[in-house]
Amino acid sequence: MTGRDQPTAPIGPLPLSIAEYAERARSRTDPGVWDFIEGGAGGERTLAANREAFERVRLRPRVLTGTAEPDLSTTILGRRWAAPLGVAPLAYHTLMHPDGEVATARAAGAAGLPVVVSTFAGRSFEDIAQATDSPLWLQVYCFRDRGTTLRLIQRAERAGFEALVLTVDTPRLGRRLRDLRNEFRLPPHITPANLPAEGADYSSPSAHSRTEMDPGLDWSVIAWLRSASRLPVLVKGILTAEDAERAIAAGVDGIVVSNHGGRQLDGAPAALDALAGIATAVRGRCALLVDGGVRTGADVLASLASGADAVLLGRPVLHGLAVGGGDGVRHVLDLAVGELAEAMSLTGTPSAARADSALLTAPAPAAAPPASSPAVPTTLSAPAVLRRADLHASVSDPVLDTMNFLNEITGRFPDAVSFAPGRPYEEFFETEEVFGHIRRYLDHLAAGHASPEAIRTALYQYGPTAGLIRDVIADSLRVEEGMDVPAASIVVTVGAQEAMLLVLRALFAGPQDVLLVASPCYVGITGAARLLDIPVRPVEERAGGIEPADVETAVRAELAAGRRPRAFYIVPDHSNPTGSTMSREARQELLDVARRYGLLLLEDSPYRMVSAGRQLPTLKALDQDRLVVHLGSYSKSVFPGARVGFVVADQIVRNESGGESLLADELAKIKSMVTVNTPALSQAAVAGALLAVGGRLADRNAPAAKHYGEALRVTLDQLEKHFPGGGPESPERPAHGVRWNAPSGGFFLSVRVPFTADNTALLRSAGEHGVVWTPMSYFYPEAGGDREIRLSFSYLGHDRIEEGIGRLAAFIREQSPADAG
Ligand SMILES: Cc1cc2nc3c(=O)[nH]c(=O)nc-3n(C[C@H](O)[C@H](O)[C@H](O)COP(=O)(O)O)c2cc1C
Repeated sequence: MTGRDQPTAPIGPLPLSIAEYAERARSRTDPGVWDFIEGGAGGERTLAANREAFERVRLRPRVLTGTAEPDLSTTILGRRWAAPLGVAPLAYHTLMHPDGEVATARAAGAAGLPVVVSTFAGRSFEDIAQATDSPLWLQVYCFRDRGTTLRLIQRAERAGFEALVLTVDTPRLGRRLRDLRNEFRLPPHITPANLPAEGADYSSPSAHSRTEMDPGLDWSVIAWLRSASRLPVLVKGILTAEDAERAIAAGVDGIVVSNHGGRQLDGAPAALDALAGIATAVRGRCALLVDGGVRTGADVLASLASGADAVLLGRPVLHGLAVGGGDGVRHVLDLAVGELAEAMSLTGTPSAARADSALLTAPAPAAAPPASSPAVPTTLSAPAVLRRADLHASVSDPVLDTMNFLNEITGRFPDAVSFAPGRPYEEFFETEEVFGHIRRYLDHLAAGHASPEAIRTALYQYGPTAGLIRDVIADSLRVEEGMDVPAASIVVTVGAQEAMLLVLRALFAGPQDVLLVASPCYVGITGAARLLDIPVRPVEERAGGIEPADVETAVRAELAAGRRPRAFYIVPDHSNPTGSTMSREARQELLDVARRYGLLLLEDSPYRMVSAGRQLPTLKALDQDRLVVHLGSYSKSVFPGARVGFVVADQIVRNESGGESLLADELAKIKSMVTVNTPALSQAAVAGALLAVGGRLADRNAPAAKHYGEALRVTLDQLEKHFPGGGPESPERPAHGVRWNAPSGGFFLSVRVPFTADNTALLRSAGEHGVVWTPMSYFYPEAGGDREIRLSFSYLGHDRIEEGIGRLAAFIREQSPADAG
């Protein structure tokens, strides 16, 4: 023990503020230890800035607000905290009291508040966990030896810790002059209780950090953490909006805005000053916490008003420990919480969630960014140059580039045979036919007693947002799909892509909502989720397609991590990209899983009406409980130039006062701000095509379905000719190492090749062999599919397929290692 007095000696009259705790703690602590705790890096400018930023804040008192009992409680990562306040990770609480982190956790637990436990905790995770029921998170420093880090994480997980907080601002420890001057060494009995005792000298924190910590971490460490643990991951030490965007793009569950209490980069901004810009960038997409300089309840409120969901308290916790052990910590926390309640009441803030920037007076001049700040330009010089880093992160996401890249390659090599586009075969389109379709729809309106003026309006004016032709679509779904849904539950959209965007926007309310997708997966849905900052979790498809049990496992994992699996996206028939089809039993089981967990199913099935043979019922037709939102497209079954799709959303939406609407009504509201309405001419053309066949598209498309079936057969025959024994029915792995599946319909199949099929390989294939395909890795939301390609055969005539598979075979053989078998 390095405190001067008995740490739990009577503490006299209770300090009235956290500042008084600091004063008392100082008199009880060894000066070297005190400097270690209190000091910052360099000239301690950032350390001072943390406090100065709070000193500048002025809160706006509001009167007669009726706020008697403000609600301080806060939910973070699915767990309720009694107040938006937790304990920051601090090394070696045992420096201040032998009970160390155990005393801290007991005090925080009694106050209903969480603790972030440092990698360098002085007490074991198991003992700490025994002391509290409140959430414990592990602060992770990543060691050069990942095995050490992994074992630390696994130990914390076993002890019941609920999240990982990766500290990202310490590739090396800051130059702390006080420690250098004091030649600070930890007393011999102060050691990290959860790290290996042998082989490491922990006595000098800076020397230890230099030799043991990984100084070269990059963003890939997030994926590594995800692979190491199922716990949610936060990053601590973010100070710029750019890094916050990167963190979100890397899939973190939370961000701690922090300059490490001024202990790292001297000259970095105050945490509070950095917070507002980061909160604007984050826009609620993940949990946002802040630490650094928080010393009063008003500081907590100012942090919430600047966009934080919660704050972490650092040094004051150690002061409480030094003064009164666990009791001291409890009192420090009570002071902060009590002052917060008081500040909320005096500003008329009814709940922590309602704290916003209206609580703050305009920032004092010192807080304003300098005029030359590049991050917030006030004017743009001509020509305007925008930094990509300032744009929404989705524009830098490779998913949004996949289509462009394929189009570019197809354009660059016009003579290549392209197995890339999922387009319908053009020989079935008749230019004149489209006029007949429109005429037929107008006659249909007239037959329904629409006046010539009403028909003119329907065609020429803005139309109803939910669509003109909902009744025609509803009739078609009833006669053809056995899907008995009211026209009011349908919204006609600009392709199924718009339907995806509307549905995702409506259903996903906050960062806790997660979209599950079959993986590999159509990029339209993952791209739309990316635009809307919706986290996506893959459910791996097996050889026979999606297993409902795997969906259930994924749902449970998300629930356990405090997230809400909101919906599962699937193409059950002849899927894009693999061509797989779910069995009838699997459909039923998937509906059972959805019912058990309140999971919505987003069913997308554009290929069934252009596939030969009897189709299985859609999930929507089997759905008795309105669990399925059905996304429809006429791009394959009528023609893609119309860009007409639709969504069936018959789910009931109930508001607080008990009033009800359909999900379709809510989608129409969103659509009114996206495309206003789907073009009437396009709707008329599609409706005319439906009316021509009494709504039975399968009849209309029988010749096309036959053509696609034959194209599939030719593709499979050609593959077999060039790579005998590679089909799904051959049990042996053939020597050439090429395998493929044999879908029952649709536009696609998947081929496994014995080399990495990436963009470089694709360029070589297009340039040197004149054949284009799609790397399957495009369709994996996370890693996967590196040695697979997607072949689309729908757009090509049989002779082009033969030619193309011949070229593909030559390319594959050239690429394959000699020992491919
Ligand atoms: C003595 C001490 C030890 C710390 N140890 C750690 C640590 O192990 N891991 C970490 O991420 N941050 C550590 N920090 C930084 C804190 O988590 C936090 O960012 C900072 O203390 C907040 O500022 P405040 O002390 O002004 O409240 C430490 C800070 C201090 C003062």
